[in-house]
Amino acid sequence: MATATQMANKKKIFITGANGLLGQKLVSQLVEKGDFQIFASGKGECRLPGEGFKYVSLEITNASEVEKTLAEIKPDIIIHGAAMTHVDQCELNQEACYDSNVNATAYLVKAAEAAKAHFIFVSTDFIFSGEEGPLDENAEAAPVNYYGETKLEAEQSVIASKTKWAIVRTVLVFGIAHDLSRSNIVLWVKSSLEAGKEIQVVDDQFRTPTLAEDLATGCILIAEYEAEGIFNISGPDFLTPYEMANITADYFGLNKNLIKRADSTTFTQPAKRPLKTGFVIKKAREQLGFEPKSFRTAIGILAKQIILARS
Ligand SMILES: NC(=O)C1=CN([C@@H]2O[C@H](COP(=O)(O)OP(=O)(O)OC[C@H]3O[C@@H](n4cnc5c(N)ncnc54)[C@H](OP(=O)(O)O)[C@@H]3O)[C@@H](O)[C@H]2O)C=CC1
Ligand SMILES: Cc1cn([C@H]2C[C@H](O)[C@@H](COP(=O)(O)OP(=O)(O)O[C@H]3O[C@@H](C)C(=O)[C@@H](O)[C@H]3O)O2)c(=O)[nH]c1=O
Repeated sequence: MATATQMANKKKIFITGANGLLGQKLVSQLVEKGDFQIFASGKGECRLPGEGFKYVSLEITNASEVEKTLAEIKPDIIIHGAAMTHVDQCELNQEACYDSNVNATAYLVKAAEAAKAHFIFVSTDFIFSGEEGPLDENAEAAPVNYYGETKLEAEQSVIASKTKWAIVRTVLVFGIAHDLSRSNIVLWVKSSLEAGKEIQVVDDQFRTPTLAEDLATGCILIAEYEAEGIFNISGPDFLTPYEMANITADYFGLNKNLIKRADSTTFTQPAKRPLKTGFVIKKAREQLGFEPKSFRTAIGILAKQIILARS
């Protein structure tokens, strides 16, 4: 255990969205590493297991609360992952989405400038049109849903900031964590098939699905390297949800006959999804040594965590 003096000499890292899927993985990896004083912030009560961090309840849409909290802590690094991430809810409740995804990011950027903090913003493939993929960091953004519009506008406020910044773009994050506000594709496929439920899964959308642990590792590499600019941090495999569902069913020995092939004309959601995204991760591999797990290996990691969580 670090002494008070040792702890006081460590850089302070402030995580938003700490109760969420990425947030929980970030905090657990940072605690494991022991290199930072960790401030984990979330909406309301702490839902994070374990210790080794200070939890800060913070409603990031409250400008004065953000300013006051960050002025007190004066972090050296902020990893901003908090967002309204339910894409269909964002389409249907655009005011709340704008507040959480755009206004809150602007408040945090301002606080980062005051603290002279390295601001690391987590963004998405949904800023792109889906006309083509996989995409590198220079691709032109053209969102096709409101969530994507808000994340692009948030990126622009980060890029215009006067503090050191990095943008981490990722894709279709999956994993298991405590008390999550939403599910993700692997858990949804697994639980549907285990319940004997037939599912319609699209085969004309393309993604590079990302294990939440790998996304957290990528964000931490950027913090450690004090890297600046835009980085694609995603899984290495370019797959359709239909392929992901079949790989998941194969791994867990579930009934693949329940997986019915669909496409975006037959399977529609309130918010349009970009058809072809997915990321080229060459820059992160070369500059950060980022090396994500294959989708199959990632599912194996998830399976072990599920067994551990049950024991
Ligand atoms: N999941 C994915 O497939 C992808 C995610 N991303 C991006 O990665 C980041 C992390 O995503 P992920 O971990 O999956 O998302 P989660 O929804 O699991 O976590 C987001 C967290 O942000 C918190 N939050 C939302 N609004 C506020 C607010 N107003 N004040 C305080 N906290 C708030 C949520 O709180 P609560 O839990 O209480 O609701 C939640 O814990 C997001 O920025 C997302 O846009 C990018 C590409 C893909
Ligand atoms: C629920 C469902 C999804 N799908 C497909 C559509 C989509 O391509 C994929 C995932 O669908 P979901 O609606 O669960 O996830 P979705 O909202 O598309 O996930 C997005 O989340 C936000 C936060 C992001 O930033 C994006 O990168 C992306 O990961 O699975 C089906 O084919 N059938 C279904 O019944």
